Amino acid sequence: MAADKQRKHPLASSFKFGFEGIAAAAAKERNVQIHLAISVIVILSGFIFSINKYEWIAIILSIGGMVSMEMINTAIERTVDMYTKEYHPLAKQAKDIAAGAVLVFAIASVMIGIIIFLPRIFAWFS
Ligand SMILES: Nc1ncnc2c1ncn2[C@@H]1O[C@H](COP(=O)(O)OP(=O)(O)OP(=O)(O)O)[C@@H](O)[C@H]1O
Repeated sequence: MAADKQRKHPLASSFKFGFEGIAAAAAKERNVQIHLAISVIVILSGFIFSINKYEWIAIILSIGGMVSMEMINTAIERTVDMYTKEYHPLAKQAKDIAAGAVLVFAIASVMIGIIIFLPRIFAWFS
């Protein structure tokens, strides 16, 4: 019971841990950095092409989901590496399935980007 109480952190600490996680991923994970750079380009494109509020909602969900997915993938990689450095088929499955989840979301995000931006890019050049 006392140990249970000790483990509970105030809400502010949970936010702090979350921000520390974001900072660590942004500082150390190349894939997260790539997604953040792409996000900046997509947001700038949103302003340049004056996308509407529903398109912004789709873009915000895509960016938030993509970066979150990459961070969860990183967390799974770290957990597996902490558990074993030896080859293990389950370690491979865990990492590959997590990477697959990122890929599924990335494909969906690219499709959303194409639906929103491709007609505008064509209109720009025609
Ligand atoms: N302990 C392990 N046992 C079996 N296969 C592993 C193990 N660690 C990594 N792998 C496999 O080796 C490949 C490379 O994994 P690695 O951990 O280097 O990450 P990655 O997929 O290159 O991602 P990132 O570039 O984000 O680090 C993947 O197919 C992964 O499943």
